[in-house]
Amino acid sequence: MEHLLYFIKQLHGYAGKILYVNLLAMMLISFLDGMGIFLLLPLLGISGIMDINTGWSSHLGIIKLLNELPKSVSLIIIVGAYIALITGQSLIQRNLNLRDIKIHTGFINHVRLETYNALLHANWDFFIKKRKSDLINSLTGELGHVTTGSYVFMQFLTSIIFTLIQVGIALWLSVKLTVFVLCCGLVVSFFSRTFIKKANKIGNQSLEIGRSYIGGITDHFNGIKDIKSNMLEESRRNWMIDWCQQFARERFAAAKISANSQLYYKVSSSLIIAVFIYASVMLFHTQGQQLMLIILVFFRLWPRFQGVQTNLEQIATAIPAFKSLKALQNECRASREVKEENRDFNYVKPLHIADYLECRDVSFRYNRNEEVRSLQDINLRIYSNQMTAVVGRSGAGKSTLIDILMGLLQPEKGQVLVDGVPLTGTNLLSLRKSISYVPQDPFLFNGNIRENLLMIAPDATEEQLWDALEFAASAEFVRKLPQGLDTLIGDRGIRLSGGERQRLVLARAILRKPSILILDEATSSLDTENETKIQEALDRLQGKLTIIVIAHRLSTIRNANQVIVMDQGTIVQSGGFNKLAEEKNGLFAKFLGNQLTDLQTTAAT
Ligand SMILES: Nc1ncnc2c1ncn2[C@@H]1O[C@H](COP(=O)(O)OP(=O)(O)OP(=O)(O)O)[C@@H](O)[C@H]1O
Repeated sequence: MEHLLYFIKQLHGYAGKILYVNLLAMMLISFLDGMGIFLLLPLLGISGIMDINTGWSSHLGIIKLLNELPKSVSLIIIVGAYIALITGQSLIQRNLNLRDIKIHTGFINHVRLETYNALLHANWDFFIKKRKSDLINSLTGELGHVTTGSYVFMQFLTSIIFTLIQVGIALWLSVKLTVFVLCCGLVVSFFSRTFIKKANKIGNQSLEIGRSYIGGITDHFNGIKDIKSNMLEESRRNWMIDWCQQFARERFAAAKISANSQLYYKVSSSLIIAVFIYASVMLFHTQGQQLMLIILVFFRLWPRFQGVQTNLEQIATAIPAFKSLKALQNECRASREVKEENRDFNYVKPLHIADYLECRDVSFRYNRNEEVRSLQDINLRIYSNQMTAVVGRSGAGKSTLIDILMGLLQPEKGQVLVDGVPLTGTNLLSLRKSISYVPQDPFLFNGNIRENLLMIAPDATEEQLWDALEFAASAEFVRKLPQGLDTLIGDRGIRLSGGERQRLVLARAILRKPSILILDEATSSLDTENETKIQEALDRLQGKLTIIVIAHRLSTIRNANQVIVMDQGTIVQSGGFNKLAEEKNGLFAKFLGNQLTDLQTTAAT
């Protein structure tokens, strides 16, 4: 019941009034269906199979009227009424089916959009804590279960209405017999609750199995190169075999529940029908025609009873998926980046930094249960229209610092300020709008180069596109491609080299005309020639926009106005390149020394 109420609430919340209109139409169809059965009475009388002039049916006005008419006329009336009934019923049914599909697809799309929207507005912290494959599974597998569940729910409503109307007709025919059968039905339903509980449990298991499948498959394709080059095929095959066994067990358990419940229903219904017929004839002395009609009604009704039971089990299986999606939506909402609902990102104005972006006493750790902080008491200023470089060993906290500066992560302690004003929900998006960020592992959407560029600046002209490509030292290779800007670059731009991808993403970043450009080792895959070109381009931008660069190759930050050296989550040195180079005992001089030695070794070999 709890499962059912949950579905009713969700569907009602979405469909509202339309649901009642459909329910009314269902009642009409069921009523017309019942009328069809009554037509059998005069038909049986006319054909001489049954005497309808005596007994119960002879009191019905319509039967009396038909009896008084000549046989040929009453037959035409009956057949005509039959055609009218079936046509009317079919027309309403057709419209109902179409409306049901509208409600069903509308409802599913509503859930899909609600979930996707919630995900779009969740903060970065939410995503780093979630497994990507679980989110994919929610939007595919779990949504699929919900789709099936809501479809079954519509069927369930139809079955219930049909059953109620048929019960009403049966009550009219014989109150005693109908009450007797209903009581039997209630007893059968009471004992079948256990199947619904088991189906719900299976729904939870199937959710877990679905998650592990998508997780494993995602890992597989993300790591396909490692799998091939390290010959990990066997271990992956074993994983898949394990999964298949789990899946088979779960499917078998689900099929067993369904088979057991059908067996239970069929056996108990045959018992009830046998007792019912015996009681009708021997105890209640029911008249032949009335008995026949009741039997007809109940033979049509029982499969519906059974259908209702099957529907309930299917709904119970779908409920865990539904709850999981709702929980995900709630989690996203709790991690919402900007609290105002319905805030239109298109109207967010970029922020102008007059003087500086600042970190004041900022500390941060990814896991609040761990002692170690990824950032510890960070104090720094990034001056407007200057170039700031951040250097440090791997794991020193450079990327975390950038994420804090972009407002992707919130400091555990301390503040990020823009011109002295703390970064909050209101100015956070404005700051983000003024930033172009080029990550270590640049991402390109599946499409052509033009689409990838226009995504960020839909109104950019052809000339602006080429200017951006020139800036990022990629115009030359794009020109050489078979379809130039219209060349498809495939899934994640896989057909391009790492360096080409980096350059395209840099061009895209520039096209946005940012006031802050952040490069997180964005030139790490480039050869010296292309790196120099980008270096020169960045030099030309100096003084025109704020540039923040994370770099391992120190030659690329020679012209930086400020270098920040990080180690174990803290800033250990900061200042101009030459000043730091002169601090012989500093970490920066050590890095420089190492890179010089590396260069000399390479040159010597
Ligand atoms: N999502 C995360 N969850 C938990 N810890 C993390 C996460 N990301 C980074 N860390 C930890 O935070 C610390 C700083 O990581 P960060 O990525 O900022 O270093 P980095 O200097 O950018 O390193 P690299 O140069 O290798 O990219 C590291 O100890 C790292 O293990």
